[in-house]
Amino acid sequence: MIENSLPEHLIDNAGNVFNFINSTDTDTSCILVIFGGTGDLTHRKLMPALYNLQCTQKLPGNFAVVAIGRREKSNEDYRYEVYNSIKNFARFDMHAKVWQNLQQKIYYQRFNFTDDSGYIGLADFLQRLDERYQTRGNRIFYLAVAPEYFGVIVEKLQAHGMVRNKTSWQRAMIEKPFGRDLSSARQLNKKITGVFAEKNTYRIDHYLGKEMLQNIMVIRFANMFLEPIWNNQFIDNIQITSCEMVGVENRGSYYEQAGALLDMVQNHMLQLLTLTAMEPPASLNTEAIRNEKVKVLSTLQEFTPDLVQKNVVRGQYGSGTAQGKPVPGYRQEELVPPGSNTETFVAIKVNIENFRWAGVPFYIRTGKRMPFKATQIIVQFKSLPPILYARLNGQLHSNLLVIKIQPQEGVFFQFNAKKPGAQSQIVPVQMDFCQNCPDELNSPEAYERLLFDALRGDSTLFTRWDEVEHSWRFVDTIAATWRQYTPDFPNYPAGHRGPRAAEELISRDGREWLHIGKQQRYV
Ligand SMILES: NC(=O)C1=CN([C@@H]2O[C@H](COP(=O)(O)OP(=O)(O)OC[C@H]3O[C@@H](n4cnc5c(N)ncnc54)[C@H](OP(=O)(O)O)[C@@H]3O)[C@@H](O)[C@H]2O)C=CC1
Ligand SMILES: O=C1O[C@H](COP(=O)(O)O)[C@@H](O)[C@H](O)[C@H]1O
Repeated sequence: MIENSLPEHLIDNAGNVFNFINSTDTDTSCILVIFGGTGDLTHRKLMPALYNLQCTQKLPGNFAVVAIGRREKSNEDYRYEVYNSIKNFARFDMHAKVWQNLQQKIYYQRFNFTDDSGYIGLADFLQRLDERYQTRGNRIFYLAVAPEYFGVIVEKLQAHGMVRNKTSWQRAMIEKPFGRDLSSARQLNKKITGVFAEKNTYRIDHYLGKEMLQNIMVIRFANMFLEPIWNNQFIDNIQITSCEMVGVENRGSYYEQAGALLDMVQNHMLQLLTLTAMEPPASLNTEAIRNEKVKVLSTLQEFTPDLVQKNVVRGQYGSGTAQGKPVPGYRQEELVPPGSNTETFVAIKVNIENFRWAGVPFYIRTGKRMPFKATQIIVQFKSLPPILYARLNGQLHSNLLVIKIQPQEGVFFQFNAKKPGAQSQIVPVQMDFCQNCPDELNSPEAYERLLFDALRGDSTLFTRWDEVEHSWRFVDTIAATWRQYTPDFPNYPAGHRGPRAAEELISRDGREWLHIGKQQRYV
């Protein structure tokens, strides 16, 4: 937990927090209905996010939460569990008055998602809460459930008259994975958009809620020294890495259906890529931004089976170490079959076929049980002509611009300078901006921002259907090729940087994977 106390003087006796954030004039009054209210996501992410929003006065005054699960429990039991989750996972310390204010608006309902009588009871209960909290029929239905329930829940919400009420708004927030391939995603989308209009469908990619992802556009389009050189004339290659030290943990049964390709590449990695590569939108309007992102996805080089073999590497961790301790291989993890061929690592070289990026490879890599946790976008610039400092060529390092997404958030820039005191020695030096270093900004969590935006009706940080469709098209070709071959797994030990083939993928182009580590030099 990141601790951060709320100054006492900002809280009144009723537990309201002084409003130091600009409020919007949209009608945000509503009931948030969470399907999957007893699940891991709700406890670890959603409830702490609501508490953080309450602390920063971003929750509407007229507001209530109804959490739905299968387990029997009273409102009091449920509130107690939520209290513990907030204590463990919220970025603000637990403050009694703020909690008191929030907890009295949280309710628990028990029913099976497939059971019509549950929805009849829910519709009635929500109406009663509308009267108590003046929430005017507005709803956010958050589907924090396994994907097989997405369709049935939205259909039953419609059948029981809880959607498309003309005098109020209803929105659906839908967790990933959105389908398991293009065809199943299309079927799911048809079901959902048959009930919720596209503008009321909030498909979640939680990476879009991360502070530094929102910063990518600002860094690119608000800086004169960057935008003119953000293209193939000046950039040699771009590396997008998202590595984790953790293994699959207790999510083996889900992960077996996904693997790193569906779990990370289809969504988070491609979102990082589109924000890095997109053209400046005509305005900051939601659709203008989404249009530019879709253009990038539609210009991704189309993979053939041959190209997949050449430009895509998959890996699976075997036993090894994590933070100095021995850990099992993926095939020995809970709920993973011993002969599993599911990938826990993917590296891809991809080209974007447009005027800005022709000839600039984008190297993408993501994996579990890597030696470090880091999400970074590294832009490696081209070298200057070897004229003035030709003699010192070996000493000249590439200019690097690194957008550090997590765990450290910031921007790092590496350039060459004369070594102080030396006659003719050139050394790489760094400028490093960190926005979440200790005692500085306590950045909002991704889910906090996403819930806040859904309340305000702003869908910019959610994925539009055509983005999802293009992403599936891209990964489907890879998955189809992989199905034709049996991989030689495991091919990297836990705690290493992935399989040897990933090194070869980049080294055959005369490049190497870069990572900006704690010592602030690329390693
Ligand atoms: N956990 C995470 O960190 C992340 C999760 N996600 C996505 O979020 C979604 C939820 O994940 P997670 O919270 O981990 O899942 P869990 O398995 O922890 O929770 C599932 C929830 O659904 C409820 N549920 C399941 N079946 C039924 C049913 N038939 N009727 C009523 N309730 C039911 C469970 O209730 P009960 O327990 O009472 O039976 C529980 O509240 C998934 O789509 C996942 O992919 C996405 C990103 C991260
Ligand atoms: O969506 C997912 O993301 C997490 C990584 O998220 P982060 O915010 O910690 O970078 C990943 O562990 C998980 O497998 C995946 O489902």
